[in-house]
Amino acid sequence: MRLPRGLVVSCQARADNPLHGPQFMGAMALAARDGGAVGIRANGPADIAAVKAAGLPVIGIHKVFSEQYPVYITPDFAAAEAIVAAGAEVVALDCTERPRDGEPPAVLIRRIREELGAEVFADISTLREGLAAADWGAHYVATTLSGYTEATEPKPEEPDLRLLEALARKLAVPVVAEGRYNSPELVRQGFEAGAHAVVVGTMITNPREITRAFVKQGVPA
Ligand SMILES: CC(=O)N[C@H](C=O)[C@@H](O)[C@H](O)[C@H](O)COP(=O)(O)O
Repeated sequence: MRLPRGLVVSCQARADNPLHGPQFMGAMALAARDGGAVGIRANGPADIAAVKAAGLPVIGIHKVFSEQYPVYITPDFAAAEAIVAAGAEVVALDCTERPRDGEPPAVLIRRIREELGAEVFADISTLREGLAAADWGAHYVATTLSGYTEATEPKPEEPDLRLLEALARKLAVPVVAEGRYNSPELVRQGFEAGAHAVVVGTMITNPREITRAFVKQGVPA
């Protein structure tokens, strides 16, 4: 198992974010490492190559958006291949039941394991999807997409601790908590509910959203 138990920091910034770019994400990864993170999640070959400098295991994703299909997290084998070439030891991909172009998750999981020699991290939104992904050979199952699929909308403020707990009870593979773990207390609850690792993004690496939260909750109207 390449991903140790502990906190994983997701270092991602889209094109509209002032911190977009490998230079910033590389620095975020170093800061996360110095703060005690055991792994980094990053998007796209350029950012993945940059975050490798922190020397931690990298969960790589490759977001590819399509007009026709809702699946965008590492939607096909070519996307997985590109991020492994950039240095990701673990490939995360959408393993929801949503419609998609090309090969289904069962085939992608097998090919990533066999042809790329990487570990597979299944981003799911429901218990059924999580059980299926583990059956197909995923090394980790994560709650990343709970709240972001038709089956699980509307998105709550809180993380989906119930799904995490149910997965941890049923699965032999490590279960990872991801999505809206916005405070140390919620991270603690994630581990208590059975998580092997907890992934935190926005509240550590997105100063724009952190500022928004301070303004929304702390500044008088
Ligand atoms: C749904 C989706 O596309 N989630 C993405 C997956 O990589 C990221 O945008 C999230 O920031 C990440 O999952 C961490 O979650 P949070 O930022 O809530 O700590």
